[in-house]
Amino acid sequence: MSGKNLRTFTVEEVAKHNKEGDLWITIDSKVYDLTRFADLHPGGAGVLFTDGIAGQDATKAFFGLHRHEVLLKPQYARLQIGTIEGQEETIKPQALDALSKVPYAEPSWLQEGYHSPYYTESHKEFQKACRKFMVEVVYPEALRCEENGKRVSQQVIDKMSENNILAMRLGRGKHLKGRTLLGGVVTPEKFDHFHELIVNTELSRFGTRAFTDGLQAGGVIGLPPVLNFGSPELQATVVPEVLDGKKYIALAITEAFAGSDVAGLQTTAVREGNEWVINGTKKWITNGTFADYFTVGCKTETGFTVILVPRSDEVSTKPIKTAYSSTAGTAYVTFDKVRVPISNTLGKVGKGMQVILSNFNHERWMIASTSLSAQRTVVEECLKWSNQRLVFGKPLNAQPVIRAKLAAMIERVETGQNWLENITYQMNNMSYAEQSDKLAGPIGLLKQFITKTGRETAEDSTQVFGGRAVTVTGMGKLIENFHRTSPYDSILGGAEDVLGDLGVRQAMKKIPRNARL
Ligand code: HEM
Repeated sequence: MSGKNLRTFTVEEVAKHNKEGDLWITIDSKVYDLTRFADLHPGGAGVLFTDGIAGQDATKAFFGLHRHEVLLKPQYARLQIGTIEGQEETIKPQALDALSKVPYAEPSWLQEGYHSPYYTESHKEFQKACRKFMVEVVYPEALRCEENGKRVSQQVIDKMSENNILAMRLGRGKHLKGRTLLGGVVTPEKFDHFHELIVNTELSRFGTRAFTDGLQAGGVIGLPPVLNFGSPELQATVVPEVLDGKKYIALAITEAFAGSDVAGLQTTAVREGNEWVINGTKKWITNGTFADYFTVGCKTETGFTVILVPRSDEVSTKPIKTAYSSTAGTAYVTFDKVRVPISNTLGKVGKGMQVILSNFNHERWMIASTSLSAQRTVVEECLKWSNQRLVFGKPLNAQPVIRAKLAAMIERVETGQNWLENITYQMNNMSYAEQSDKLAGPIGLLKQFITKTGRETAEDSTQVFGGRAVTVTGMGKLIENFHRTSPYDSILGGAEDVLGDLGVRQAMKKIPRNARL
């Protein structure tokens, strides 16, 4: 409460202001004058005049109904007129960039006194810088865009590009060369998949699922085929444009006709001289409404081919209204006799399946990491809520049924985390080709596990929060967002069941032919 002289009052003095036209209450030693606010109170005026509230210490009642952030908003913070003599504030708002002290709110390597074989001091320093950046630059934008449905502003993209956030989300490699990563906190040579995991984790903690996709997810999945399979000339123009946030790219594989069944796609590319002529439609294309380039899966004479298509008059994009915010830029894309040079082919003609399949591993690992981070936020929300919410005169977590749900949620997120870190460690120690061979199955299974458990946690947390979990604002807003959007993770990048099946089929292929019981 800056800029205002706060007075001190005794409990008895505050108690006298307990009626219409003269209403004070105390919350955690702070005295608020609600006289004029009462009629504007979103929860109604009546509740403020009840016994135990008007003129009284309403701390318990308040935190059973509101998030702490309500008191921090300037329009409400200015209702404070003083403090109670001899009392001190005990419920301190946590700095947004600080590590949470709530058990399981952070992965164990970030919790005091815990150890990890994977993370070094470099990762710790990187995590700190990354959280600060995300909280200061990305979080306010996330809240805005998730609500108004607009694409991420160029201003935020510019700041992200300055720090090479998108470049880091593509993993280690030549594209990082000469780039300053997050103000230089790690060098491109030292950057590894655990740093990348940290970036993914930090940008998906805010309960703003669509925004996570709007934040250049198209680049994370659409640019690697250019980087790994594009001609040197194509790479020289497209890669810097996208990494520097000047242009946007989207991966355009899925169609209304086929999704996980990549072989069933119907978009065609026919060769005419030195050009491809492309016809077809693509559906659910993330960032498609504002993409400048599309990495397109096409049927060609000799099989499946991936081609980079720049936006032109022959490419049209229409927003698709999905269950999450339009900030993700989900589009229906039509290619109508689009002509692009043959040199825009990514990989070999007819060998597109290899391009797409190797790209899928990284995409699925990325979704597993962002999805798990969102799941962990939900665990923290449930632990806090069940501790501060009073039911039948006791905290909600006094109910064994609630504790059983919390146990299940914690077990799921910790299992996912441990498996994810193991796979990340394998990625760190394998070449791209080895990863394609050895990790396609495990990553498929991991993603299936994390998204399936994510939806179980979405259900459990909805029961813990009750009506608030189906309310877009207020106490349960993060639960509502997770419950509504967790199916995305189980669909995007390959449907859950298909991925489970892929994992098992890969394992079946590798069973030694002479293995017998
Ligand atoms: C400084 C004091 C207070 C402020 C600034 C305040 C502000 C708000 C706001 C902004 C909301 C909308 C929901 C949200 O954003 O969370 C709300 C809802 C509500 N408030 Fe307050 N409030 C205050 C004190 C109280 C107290 C002492 C009670 C005690 C009974 C109360 C009861 C409610 C109820 C019942 C709701 C509706 C909650 C729901 O629908 O889940 N408020 N209040």
